[in-house]
Amino acid sequence: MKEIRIGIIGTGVMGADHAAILADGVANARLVAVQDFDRGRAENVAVSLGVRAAADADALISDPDVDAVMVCSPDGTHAALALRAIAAGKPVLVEKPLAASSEDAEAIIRAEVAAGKRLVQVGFMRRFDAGYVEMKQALASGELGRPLFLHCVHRNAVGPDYLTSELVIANSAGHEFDIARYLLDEEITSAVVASPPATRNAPNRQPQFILLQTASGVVVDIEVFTDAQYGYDVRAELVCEDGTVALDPSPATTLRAKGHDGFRTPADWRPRFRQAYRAQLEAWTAGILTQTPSGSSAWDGYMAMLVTKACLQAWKTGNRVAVELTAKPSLYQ
Ligand SMILES: NC(=O)C1=CN([C@@H]2O[C@H](COP(=O)(O)OP(=O)(O)OC[C@H]3O[C@@H](n4cnc5c(N)ncnc54)[C@H](O)[C@@H]3O)[C@@H](O)[C@H]2O)C=CC1
Ligand SMILES: O=C1[C@@H](O)[C@H](O)[C@@H](O)[C@H](O)[C@H]1O
Repeated sequence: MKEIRIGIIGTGVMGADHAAILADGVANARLVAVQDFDRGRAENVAVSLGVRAAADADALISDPDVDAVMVCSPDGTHAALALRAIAAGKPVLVEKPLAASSEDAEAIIRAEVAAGKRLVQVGFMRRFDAGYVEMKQALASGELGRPLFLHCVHRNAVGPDYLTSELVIANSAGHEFDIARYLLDEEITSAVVASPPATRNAPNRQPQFILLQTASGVVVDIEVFTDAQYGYDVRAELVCEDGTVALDPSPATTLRAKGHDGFRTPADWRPRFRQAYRAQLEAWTAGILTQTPSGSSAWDGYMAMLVTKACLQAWKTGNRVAVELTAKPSLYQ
């Protein structure tokens, strides 16, 4: 089977991790080029992995030996780069969030609809995490009955430097907005936000507590605390009429040493979701080869942006805010 030759734009924490997973071997895929605003950073990755360092993003996107593009640069650069990939007719996996504003996300939807082809996938990799997939299967089996609550916890040990109180919602909580839509298979229609004061460990950003409700009335509560200190801890429990199903991310072993009894918490998202990042890459490239898109579409990314917009308004006003939903184009049916 033909392999997909991949170029990565942005070789920081996430881009370098995707590059390492590709270099480690992903079916149907091969990393061939990288590019970064910090040329030296890109060249270090290029030399270590034996791939090309492109002069700029346009050179990478237009390279005839690059079949598909990954955008792993900061949120504010995603929309312009996605639009350039769409204009070049190249499949593009855009790291979350799809864009830095719902208006920019709308421009991507318009461009992809005009192209008449699904080219964009958004990097909400939790849809490929074995635990979340099992949660969705358990709900689909019918044995649990109707869903009532989805409880979510999303804790980082220490958040990335660029995170603000707003980005705790717009950048971090977006994972839960997308996974709630994936698990419940329906739209989120309203948001309320409550925030405790910022902690002494991260005085410039508040932990956020978000209460969403879906079209059928399911209540989704999300604690996002990006400076929890002890480790990276993501939890989810779906509570239904006849039972519950929850993530159990504990590793194969528990550790007992020096007064410690339990398992080591992961340092960050990379070890915790390593299987999901790999599965996302395998599904993305297989989908390109077979013309069957996988994962979060640009429409899913746009819906997450609309939930983000409502949450930010709820955070600023203290009010319950309706999500401004809009009709889904046939391209995404
Ligand atoms: N799916 C997931 O779990 C994760 C997703 N992300 C997403 O990945 C993106 C990058 O995040 P990090 O890797 O943590 O940031 P980072 O700051 O570590 O890396 C960003 C890189 O992009 C480069 N860059 C900046 N502007 C650029 C431009 N115009 N063109 C090319 N390169 C440019 C920077 O020099 C830097 O090397 C963000 O959008 C973030 O939301 C980040 C971490 C986890
Ligand atoms: O997407 C990610 C980061 O961008 C974000 O900043 C973290 O809070 C998330 O846990 C991680 O998965």
